[in-house]
Amino acid sequence: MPVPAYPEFPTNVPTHPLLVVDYDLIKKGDKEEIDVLWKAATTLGFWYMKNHGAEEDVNGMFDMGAETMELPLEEKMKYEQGNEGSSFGYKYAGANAVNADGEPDKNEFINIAKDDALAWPKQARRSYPSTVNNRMENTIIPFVKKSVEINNTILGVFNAKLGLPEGTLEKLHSWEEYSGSEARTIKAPKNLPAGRQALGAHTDFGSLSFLHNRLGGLQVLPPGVDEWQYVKPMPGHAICNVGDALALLSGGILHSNIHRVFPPPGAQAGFDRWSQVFFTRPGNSVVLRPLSDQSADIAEAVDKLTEEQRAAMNPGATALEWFNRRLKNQRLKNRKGPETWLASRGTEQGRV
Ligand SMILES: O=C(O)CCC(=O)C(=O)O
Ligand SMILES: [Fe+2]
Repeated sequence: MPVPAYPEFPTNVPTHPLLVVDYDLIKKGDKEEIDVLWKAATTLGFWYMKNHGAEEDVNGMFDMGAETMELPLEEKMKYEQGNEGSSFGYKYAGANAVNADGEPDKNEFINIAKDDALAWPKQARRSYPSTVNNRMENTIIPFVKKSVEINNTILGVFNAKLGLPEGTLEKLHSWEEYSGSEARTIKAPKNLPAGRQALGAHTDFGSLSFLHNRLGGLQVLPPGVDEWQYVKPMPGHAICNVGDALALLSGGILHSNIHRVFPPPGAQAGFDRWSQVFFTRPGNSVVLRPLSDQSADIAEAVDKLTEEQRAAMNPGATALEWFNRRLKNQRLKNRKGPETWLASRGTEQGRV
């Protein structure tokens, strides 16, 4: 896809600054850089990450996304994710609610399971459009492998910082067990009316998200703040964030923050908005609960919670059940009323 010369993010729009983490230094075990990552992950739960080495793979994924979204809707619908709580495949714009009123979203997704990329040329979870199959070897597998490696490195850092026995988080996010881990390419159409949400407010369902934006639109509602603020895309910097699964496993030490997508600000609104994400999620059978029995720090964090908070930390669900419930109740086809939206909520409960 020839990348258009996008207009600059406007200077008069308030943005939320994120800490910048240098992945190269993290990989080398640099203590100061690890402290920056830890600070980001335990406060806002979002950070910029540079020197990750995935830029070229991300551009390839955007090409794959453009080729896929150009297919006739009828062709894409053969691969639609459906209403049963599975995410893999195509999602048409308007399939999900963005709020309790049932306002439809504006994003198309193509979601490719990590398990399918790793099993290729065998099929593990589902089939995909030809535009995906054609780029599996040269584009998707390299992007998935690199993203898994990066997110696993970060999990290793968190594992040590949380005082967990070595390899604990790695085992809960194994290569072998099927999981909800997936690559997602997102397209929101240009010229959406200002104030129209492309993607509703949510916390991410899994453990870690590795996101690449070219245009603005992503907004966060920082803890203790009542105003949504844009996160400005920075060339060469991924936007990374903690999801619900890690928040629960860590007893709330790691923070999964609420975010949403609005139309890009200023002159950027006149362009289609593309995002590329890789979501690392725990193995399907992993029970989401604080790992207090394996870490004194997590046990201590849980001790400080109120009864209500502690109950919310123990939803009595596996990663697969948590994921299915949230997805299913976002789908407008499953909507009965505002209670369906409420049933789709995760650790962001109470904020919107
Ligand atoms: O498009 C974006 O910038 C964010 C997408 C997102 O939050 C998601 O897919 O979970
Ligand atoms: Fe998200």
